[in-house]
This record gives sequence, structure tokens and C-alpha cells, in this order.
Amino acid sequence: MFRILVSDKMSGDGLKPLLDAENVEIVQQNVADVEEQLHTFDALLVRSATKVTEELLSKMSQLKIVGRAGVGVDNIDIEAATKHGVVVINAPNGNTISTAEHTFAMMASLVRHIPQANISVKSREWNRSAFVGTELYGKSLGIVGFGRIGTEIANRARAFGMDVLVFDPFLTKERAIKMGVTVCTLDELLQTADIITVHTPLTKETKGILNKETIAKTKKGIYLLNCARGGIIDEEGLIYHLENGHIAGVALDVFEVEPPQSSKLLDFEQVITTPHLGASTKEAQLNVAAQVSEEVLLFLDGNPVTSSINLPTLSKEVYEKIQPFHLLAKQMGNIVSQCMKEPVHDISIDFEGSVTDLETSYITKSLITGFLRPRVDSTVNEVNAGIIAQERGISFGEKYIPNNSGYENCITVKVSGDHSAFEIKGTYVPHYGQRIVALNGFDIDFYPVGHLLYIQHTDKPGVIGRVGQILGEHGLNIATMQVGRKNKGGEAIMMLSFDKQLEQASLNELKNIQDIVSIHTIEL
Ligand SMILES: NC(=O)C1=CN([C@@H]2O[C@H](COP(=O)(O)OP(=O)(O)OC[C@H]3O[C@@H](n4cnc5c(N)ncnc54)[C@H](O)[C@@H]3O)[C@@H](O)[C@H]2O)C=CC1
Ligand SMILES: O=C(O)C(=O)COP(=O)(O)O
Repeated sequence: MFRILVSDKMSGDGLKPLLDAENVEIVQQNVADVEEQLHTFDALLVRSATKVTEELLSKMSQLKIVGRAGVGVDNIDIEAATKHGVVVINAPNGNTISTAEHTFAMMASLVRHIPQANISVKSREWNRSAFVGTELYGKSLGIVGFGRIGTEIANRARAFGMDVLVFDPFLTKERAIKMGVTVCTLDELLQTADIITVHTPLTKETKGILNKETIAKTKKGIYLLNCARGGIIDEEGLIYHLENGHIAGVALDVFEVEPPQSSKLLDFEQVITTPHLGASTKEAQLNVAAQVSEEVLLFLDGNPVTSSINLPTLSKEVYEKIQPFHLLAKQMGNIVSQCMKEPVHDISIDFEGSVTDLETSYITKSLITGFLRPRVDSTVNEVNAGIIAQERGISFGEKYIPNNSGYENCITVKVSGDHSAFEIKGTYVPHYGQRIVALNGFDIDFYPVGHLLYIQHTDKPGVIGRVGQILGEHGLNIATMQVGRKNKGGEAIMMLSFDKQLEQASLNELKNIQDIVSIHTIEL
């Protein structure tokens, strides 16, 4: 008998597969109310309210799977779950339409002051001139994050006669053309849009993506919406620009702290709110609860799951052999992703030598995972990387080539975008570790971990010395350094590693050195 704790409110109809199952006992109670029994549950089903922390996971010693009946998993400590061997699954598309519709309802309410007008009429007022609105027709809508929900919003915006601008570092030109939207940089979007709505996950990169400085770049009278996650629009920045009259209106479904009882934002007339209702429709709740219920049942019965966020589905034995290449490939993907500054539409992976005896499709997935992580979020893993790449219009393929690199095993990766390409070679040497042995045709040898700095420069006396001098002046200790060149006096590269992350000031100075062509920081 499996015990399942459902700790947030979920659709009874959606939970039917679990309620009907003979080998399952369901407890529908808040985590805090079953403190004494936590160690007895095999599965935990949550929405956004329950925080699945390291502490909770430590108490749930029997736990095998966490099912998130929704999309965002920022309330779940994925790293801790993985460490505890707990699979995390979500329901990625069950609430897409509901959230897109809610965002659109908020947008229309915002520009026509519907919530404020409603309060006024119910106070027995009839003040028509106080609520003169703005048409959506002909306005520019800036969408930050063009995934499932962003895409549905663009479809609806076009039907309203709006121009759609999109910023998503991950979006290829082909997909943008297909979807009829204009791709732009964040700055272009900020300067051009009349209304901006965010639809990214909450990650290191997206936290505060709209803040005091970036909001200052928007048009005076801008309308802003956040129906994704509290914190993507920095609340202090919002308050600052509401107070100085730059922002015309804000619609918020989500907050940095929920419920936002003490938030000053609630005091502004031009801020309209809902209590995290994006996914709160009968349809979405039925979809997401049914999706996770079915997956959890399958998993507990020993079947593989399809929407796992953290764990690969390999036997322990096979996994141990693949592990060194899995790490190498992931880091190679990560390096290339950080060095390529434009959308990528093709990734080709060549395997040679002994690595071809292994399950290379899994290594390829690790590489794609490493590539996607800096561009999407931590929910990408070996299980879902292929599908996500496909969804984003990135094709990838692997092939085996004759072993003539000189290494016992070698992986070569080439990624291509519209204007540039990047190539990297790596190998694994038992007892020595993972090594990157070539970058864009330059021979080199470095261990792909930590804080790295990749410099392309001209092979001239003094360049290396000047780099060392500037870093020294900034108190930065070079941990390791490798150089490579093709011809004397021609193009050359350096790869340096540090004990801590480099600050912008030191990078700016390095960029000014004559004969330095480009600089990339790489965080692994
Ligand atoms: N208010 C609510 O009740 C709901 C909120 N959500 C939130 O909406 C978010 C988006 O959901 P989906 O569209 O289903 O996810 P998705 O994964 O399909 O799309 C997210 C998009 O954000 C993009 N992105 C990632 N980092 C970015 C960056 N730094 N700058 C710009 N774009 C970036 C990705 O490339 C991707 O296209 C979820 O992560 C969740 O937090 C989702 C459902 C309901
Ligand atoms: O699916 C998501 O990411 C949501 O934010 C929905 O949250 P909820 O399940 O309604 O608490």
C-alpha cells in the first residue's frame, strides 16, 4: 500500500485515478497538520503553496516522488530532492490556456480601469470621466519569455490588433516568423512597448529582470503585468516608478511574498491584483491534478515517468559507466551556450573512440541539458532536454566518426546560429578527469569547472602580461591559465580560471587592452 499526501487544494475529479487505485491511500491535509506522519508517505502532491524544502524532504524519509500540479517548481528544492533521490514531476501544459486568459483579462481590466470603476459604482458613484481608458488596438505588447503561456498571449494579442514584440534569449528567428512576432533585445522591448507582460520562470537570470533601472528605460505611461512569479518584476522598482508617476498601471497576480499583506503596492490606486489565480479554473485544475495523479501512479507501479524534472531513467550500472562522459558533455554544452551570444538552430555532436561503446544518446541529452540550462531554467534535464530543444526549433544530431583525434575517446560539438558558430572538443582521461582539448580549432587543455575567462586575442608580446597585471590590480588570483595559437603572430586564445566570479570593472578594463578581440566569462 502506498501512502500519498496531497497537501494543497486540488480538484477531486483530477485526483480520481489515485482515489480509485486499490494500492493507494490518500491523505488530503496540509503538511503542517501531519507532522508526526511525514516519514510514512511515498508520494507528495503539491501546488504552489507548499514549500518543499530540504528540511521537509529530510523528514519524509519514505518519499519517492513529488508531483507538482502546475508548472512552476520554484517552491520545490530540486537539488535537495535529487540529493534525496526523490523524483520531481510537474504538469507543464495543463494550465497554459487558463493563465494566458487570466493575463489577458488583467490586461483589459488594467487599461480600462475595470476594478477601480467597479468599486466606484458599488459605492453608489457615477463618475464616468474618472475612468477614461486606453485601447489595446494598435498598441505594442512586449512579452518577456516566449514559452507556452507567452505564445498563447501573443495569439490573443494579434486578434486584438496589437503588435507583438518578444524578448526571449532562446527564441530562434524561424519560430518567431512562424508565430508572427517581432524578436528584439530587452532594451528594444523596453523602449518600444506600450504594455509589458512577463512569462518566464523565476530563475537567477529573470529575478528582477524588470527593476528600477530597466523600468526607467520604458515609455512614460507604461503598463506592466506579472502573472508569472513574484520577483520577476522587482517590487521596490515598481514602487519607485509608481511614486514618480512613470508607470500608468500595474497588474499583479503574483508577489514576492504571498499573501502580500504588508506590501505597499496594495496602496496604489493604479495597481490591480488577484491572489495568484492564473491557474485557478475548473479546467486547468482538472488537467493538472489528473496529469500528476496518473504519472505518480505509473511511477509507483515501477514505470518510467514522462515529465520528470530531475532524474534520468538509467540503471545504476549503466549510469556509472556513463557518468564521466555525462559530466563532460554537460559542461561542454554549458560552455558553448555561454559563449554563443545568439539563438542556436543546430547542434551536431561527433563521438569517436571508446565512448562509442556506451549509450551515447544519453550523453547527447546531457549535452543538450547543459546547453539549455543557462537559457531556460533548472527544470531542463536529460529526460526533457530533447523535447524542449525541439519545441525551441533547435535540431541536434549525433554521429560516430573514425578515431583520428589522437585521444582514446573524444566528443566534438559544433553549434550554429544565424551569424556564427562555435566548436569545442573534450575527452575523459581516467584518473585525470574531464578535459577540454580544443576550442574553435585552437588546441588547449583545461578542466571545465569553476569561474573561467575565455579570451581571444592577437599573438603579440605583452598581451598576456597586461592581462595578468590588470587582474592583479583587481586582487584576482589566477588559479590556472592555458594559452593556444594556430600561427606565430596570428589569432590566439587564453583560458583562465579563478577562485571567485569576476566583476564587471575588471572585465571592462581587460576589454580595453589593445589586441584583445573578445572576452567571455563562463560560470560552471
Ligand atoms: N500565475 C499562475 O498561476 C501561473 C504562473 N505560471 C508561471 O509562468 C511561467 C511560464 O510558464 P510557461 O510559459 O508554461 O513556461 P515555459 O517554460 O513554456 O516558458 C518560459 C519561457 O521563458 C523563457 N526564458 C527563460 N529565461 C529567460 C530570460 N532570462 N529572459 C527571457 N525569457 C526567458 C524560456 O526560454 C521559455 O521560452 C512558469 O514558470 C510559472 O512560474 C505558470 C502557470 C500558472
Ligand atoms: O502552475 C504554476 O506555476 C502556478 O503558478 C499555479 O499555481 P497554483 O497551482 O495555482 O498554486
